[in-house]
Amino acid sequence: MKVLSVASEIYPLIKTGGLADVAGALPLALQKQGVATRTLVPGHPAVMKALQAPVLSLQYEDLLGVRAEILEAEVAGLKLLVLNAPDLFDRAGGPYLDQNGKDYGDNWLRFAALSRAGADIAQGRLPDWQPDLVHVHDWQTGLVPAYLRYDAAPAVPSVMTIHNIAFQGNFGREIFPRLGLPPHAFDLEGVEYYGQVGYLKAGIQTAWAVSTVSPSYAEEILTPEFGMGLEGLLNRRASDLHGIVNGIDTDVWDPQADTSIAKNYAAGDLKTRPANKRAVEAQFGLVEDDGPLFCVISRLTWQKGMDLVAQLADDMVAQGARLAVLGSGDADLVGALQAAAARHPGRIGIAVTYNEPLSHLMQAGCDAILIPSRFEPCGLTQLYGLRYGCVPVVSRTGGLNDTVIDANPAALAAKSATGVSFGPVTLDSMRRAVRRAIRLYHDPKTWLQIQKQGMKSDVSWEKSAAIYADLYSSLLPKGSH
Ligand SMILES: Nc1ncnc2c1ncn2[C@@H]1O[C@H](COP(=O)(O)OP(=O)(O)O[C@H]2O[C@H](CO)[C@@H](O)[C@H](O)[C@H]2O)[C@@H](O)[C@H]1O
Repeated sequence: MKVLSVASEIYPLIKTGGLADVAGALPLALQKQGVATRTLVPGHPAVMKALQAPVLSLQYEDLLGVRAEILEAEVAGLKLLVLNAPDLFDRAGGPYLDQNGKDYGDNWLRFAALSRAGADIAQGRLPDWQPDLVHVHDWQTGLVPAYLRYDAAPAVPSVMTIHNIAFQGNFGREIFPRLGLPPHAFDLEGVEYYGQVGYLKAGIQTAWAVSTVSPSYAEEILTPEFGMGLEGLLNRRASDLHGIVNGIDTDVWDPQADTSIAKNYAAGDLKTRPANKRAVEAQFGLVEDDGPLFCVISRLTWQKGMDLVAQLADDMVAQGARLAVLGSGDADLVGALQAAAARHPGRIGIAVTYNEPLSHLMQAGCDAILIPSRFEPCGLTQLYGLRYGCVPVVSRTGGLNDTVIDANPAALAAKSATGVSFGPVTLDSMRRAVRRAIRLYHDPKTWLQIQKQGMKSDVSWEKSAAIYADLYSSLLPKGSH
């Protein structure tokens, strides 16, 4: 089976969050299921720089008004199709934001062009490759199934995956005439969303199947609390909605072979793990001690519950814990966490940056990772934590709920516990969870058991890749694959 995946970022070339990890890892896992994926990504500068001997496979004089080309190349085992359109993607800022952190004013055009190219490739515009199905990710690619719906071309099956429903890609209706869609597409049954053009809405409306990245979150988004306005449409599509939990690339995230950490170790033998703790302490200017070291590796946003971390910091220090924070995001939350670090030199350290190798070292060296998200479609950092023996302390929501087994008395007795979870997402309930984690830490036998059980969890892509492959097959004409 041949699948075209379309994504706005992909690990290891360009990453702002978990979407890139999934876009980079899923194709490799699908290979083992007999699915050959090619991934269409924008020609961001970091992507263009990584291409070696790219092959030109399609040229556009006019792709929604810009000159563009599709280049084919293989990078890190991934077969890429790169939309090289310098007017749209050769920018000094990030994939979505300029150097001042503001959305590019033409994001609607940048990702409509990506989607138009995706639809073209799905319909066989490349000289030598015709996919059976197209799989698109998040709002940036939501117009792909819409173009496929409204084009006068043979139907191509499509899957739309929601990684974060909070980002919907809604734009003023004045852009509609420039998208190259027929007038009747501006409709409740098409791309129209409360009088605007909604890219994510369009994808959910028009894709053959919709998925999100955990079973719990697939249920949650049917409710007003989590659906963020899209719950009505999602309920109408409930029979086509699938919750498939993310895996992680267990080769990239392997404490036995990771070159970004101070000392490698295996699940069966954690004796050398503390060398990584020393390295984290040094990196964050923390005092060396054997008390519990918590970490945060996250976008610093309200979604991720970072206001709660800032509020709990004093209590954590009073309980003898230390905290290392790696992340960037909302200025007020960054400020609150920096203030906490300033109040507790040597006990709390913060690095306001994006640093992939440091994130590996922290998973290898910290005792526990704090993830108090208010909503979490899947979450990857708890999966990395499980794999590295960095015990996840998580809110009971979305994928966090599906992947972490709380150390309650029954789970401890059954030796099945892999972390600590709490709900509702309030300061009080988080405080209780963190104190519980600290108590467990001071019972070394139990703590080691939790770490080892976590490290035994299957966080690989294997099971979920098989579920995606089944979903793809179910959309293809019977007997074709
Ligand atoms: N400062 C920093 N330095 C280095 N690395 C950093 C970092 N800040 C974050 N990261 C990394 O970025 C990734 C974040 O992934 P998450 O799944 O936690 O959240 P995100 O909200 O981006 O993803 C959305 O999509 C993913 C994928 O489906 C879902 O799991 C998730 O729930 C959903 O919100 C992780 O690999 C993490 O290690």
